[in-house]
Amino acid sequence: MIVKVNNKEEYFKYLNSIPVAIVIASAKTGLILHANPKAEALWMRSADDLVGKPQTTLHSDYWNAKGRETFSTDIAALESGQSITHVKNAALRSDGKEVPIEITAIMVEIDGERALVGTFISIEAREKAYVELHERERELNSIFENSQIGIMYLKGGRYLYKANQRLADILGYDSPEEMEGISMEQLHLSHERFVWFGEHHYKPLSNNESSHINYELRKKNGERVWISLSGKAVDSSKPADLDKGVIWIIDDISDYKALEEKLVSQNKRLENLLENINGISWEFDLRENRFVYVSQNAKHILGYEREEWTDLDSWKMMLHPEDREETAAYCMNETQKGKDHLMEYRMVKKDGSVIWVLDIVSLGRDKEGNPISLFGFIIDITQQKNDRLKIESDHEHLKSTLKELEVKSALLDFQAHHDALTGLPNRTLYYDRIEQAIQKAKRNNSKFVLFFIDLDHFKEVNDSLGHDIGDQILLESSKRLSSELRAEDTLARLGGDEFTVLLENIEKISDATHIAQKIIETFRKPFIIEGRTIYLSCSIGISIYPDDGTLSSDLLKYADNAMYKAKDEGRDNFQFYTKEMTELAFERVVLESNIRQALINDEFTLYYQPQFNGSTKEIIGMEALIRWEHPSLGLIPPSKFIPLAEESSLIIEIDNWVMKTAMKQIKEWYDKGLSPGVLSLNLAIKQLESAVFLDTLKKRMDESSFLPEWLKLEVLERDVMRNPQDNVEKLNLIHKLGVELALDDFGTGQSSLTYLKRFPLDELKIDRSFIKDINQDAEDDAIVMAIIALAKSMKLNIIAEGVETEEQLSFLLDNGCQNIQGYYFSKPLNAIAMEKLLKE
Ligand SMILES: Nc1nc2c(ncn2[C@@H]2O[C@H](COP(=O)(O)O[C@H]3[C@@H](O)[C@H](n4cnc5c(=O)[nH]c(N)nc54)O[C@@H]3COP(=O)(O)O)[C@@H](O)[C@H]2O)c(=O)[nH]1
Repeated sequence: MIVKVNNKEEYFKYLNSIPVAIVIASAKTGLILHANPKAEALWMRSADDLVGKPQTTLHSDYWNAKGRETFSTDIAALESGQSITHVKNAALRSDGKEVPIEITAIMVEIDGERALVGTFISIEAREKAYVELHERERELNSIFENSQIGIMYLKGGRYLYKANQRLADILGYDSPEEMEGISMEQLHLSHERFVWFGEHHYKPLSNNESSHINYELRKKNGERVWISLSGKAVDSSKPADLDKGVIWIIDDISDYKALEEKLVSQNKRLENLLENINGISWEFDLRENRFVYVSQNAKHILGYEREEWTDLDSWKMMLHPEDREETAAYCMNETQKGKDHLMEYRMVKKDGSVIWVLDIVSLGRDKEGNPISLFGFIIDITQQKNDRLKIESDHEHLKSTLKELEVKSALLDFQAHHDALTGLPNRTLYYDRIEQAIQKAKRNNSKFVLFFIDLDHFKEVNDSLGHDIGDQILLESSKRLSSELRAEDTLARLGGDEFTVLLENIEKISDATHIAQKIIETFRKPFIIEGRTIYLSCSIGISIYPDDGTLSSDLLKYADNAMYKAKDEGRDNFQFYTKEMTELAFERVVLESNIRQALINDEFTLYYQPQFNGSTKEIIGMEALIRWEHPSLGLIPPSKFIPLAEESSLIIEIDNWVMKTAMKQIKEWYDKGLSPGVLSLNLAIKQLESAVFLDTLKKRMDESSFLPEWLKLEVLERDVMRNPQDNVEKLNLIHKLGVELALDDFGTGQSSLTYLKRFPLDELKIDRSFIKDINQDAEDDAIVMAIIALAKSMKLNIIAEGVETEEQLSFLLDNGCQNIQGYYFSKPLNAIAMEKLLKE
């Protein structure tokens, strides 16, 4: 039945008070006749705006098209007085947004005209809630399906109502669906366990509490699987109706269980190990300040019961008092720094004995990394410690020995390369420096200069004033030389009075000349040693690299040759090396080797110069004088080779030969009944200084049965006066044999009258140089007369040598010198000539 409304205004007014959106449209035209305030709000349009507009303006084209699909049926129903309810549609608002609505419509007749009265209820919130609900359900399903935790939903007792994929995987089923409907008993290992589980874990869920258990279930294939189970009743009332459902959350903990078992067995093994190995393992809880574990062998190793390990102090009391505070402080300090650490300290055992231990400490930490406990392992290292202490002490000893050796070796090295007296580089080091200088000069294409310096007459000074003074002169010499040289120059002492200098970085040769000159000058200053004033000079030979040579040995040899040249030139000067010097030096070397050869080849012969009584003209003796009958050079006089022989020990060999030969000859002449008189032999100073000379002399005399009174030894005045103290003693020993002694070349050697008096002399031999100018040089005349007077006053015989003229003879005889040697009477004769003379 269609409702009829007679008062349109009243009706519209009434509709305006209804709190639901109502729109009235003409059934005939479809134009809107009225819209109440709720309709205005729904469409966000004023009633004025809506009225007169077609009702299709209320919806979008989509919904109008949808409406048209059911239009004829809907209209027919409405025409027949039925209502249309719960029709879903959407209100198209003025802002273009569509709001879901539910429409209820009836047909009314207003003032005779039929109209459709539509009630519009917004279902936006409901729709939204529905969508959200649907979405949540979908999400839950997705979580359920995809969860990595197995979920089982039991319902209607202990039957599986729903399961997820993960559960099927854990229990070995193909799909969750395969599990649906199975009894839980099927999953338990046995019926008994199923019952037990029901009692202890299923039924208690009715208290509405959760249940958690790690439990073993059986898989579909019969294998066992460890799972963790958490259950909760679905019904939240108390007691809960379990038939409504129970949810079990299940996780596969097989791996964890396997690990747990492994850990348990490992722990067991570790515990066994800790208890059985030879050390004490311990654990200390830092928060509670107490030992929570100490292995049993603490008792065996230290004697303390497990119970005695209580807090930190209990441990400290077990430490040696000297180590106690320091060790504990170190341990705490390292712990605070969060560092594992090692400690070595001494522990006092229960029986009072002390052992050294190594304590290996590591830190246990909480989740934040803060140290909460200490784990330690104490090992007895007494033996090792003692061994180490011994090794350390041995090592220290070794180190000091090595140090000593190093010092000694450095000292030896220094000694090997330096001269002991002056501390200057020696020959070895000097050669080394020259080699370096050569390399440098080669690289830089530069020159350097060598000096060979020899002190003039040093030997005489050394012999006469003694070695101590000689040493001081050498020291002073090295100082003077150093002061004239630059720091980069090398001054060396090769031995004796020989010094060498290496001058590098010489810009011009005149610089070397300048330095040589300065050295010469510095030596001219007197040496004041022990209150004595000694005058010396030096001779310098100079060679230049590479002008004179490129080998160190050559350069030194050439400087040496040049030094000889400086000596030959009167000493106290310097000479640069020239090639000719090498030739001279070569000659000297050749001569020396030839002398040796001559001794072997018996090339020497003796001449005898007779000595006469100038008044009676009788032979009173003869001087043996050596000659060298060189196979190719003929007769060589002694002046050519004796000085060289005197520089070496060759003179001893020569004079021994002379002594032997002359004694044999004189003895032969005596044996022949001839009167050769006294044999004069020249005694070289080297011979006199020789320790074996006295024995050699006696031996020679014994060999040839030569009587001491037949022999006179001539020593040079200048030689004996160099070291008179020593020589006095030696001459005394010779004299005691009954051998006469003559002072040769007297007048030239600056004799000290004191020593002259002390020497056991028999004769003075006036030097030929004074005889030569007798009657021509008044001074010489005076000297000769003074010598004769001196000899007489000292009750010594006197003999003059080099007497060549009648005048010289007369002068000597007139002045009391009877004994004469000289060409006036006879030149030196060979043995045959002498024998002939003796026979005459
Ligand atoms: N250690 C040794 N020295 C020796 C030996 N033989 C000789 N000499 C020493 O050699 C120097 C030179 O000797 P020599 O050439 O034999 O000359 C001697 C005489 O020949 C020479 N003499 C003698 N009388 C005269 C003379 O009237 N005029 C003159 N011009 N010369 C003369 O004097 C030399 C002897 O001198 P001296 O020995 O000082 O008496 C010489 O120093 C020898 O000593 C030897 O075997 N061993």
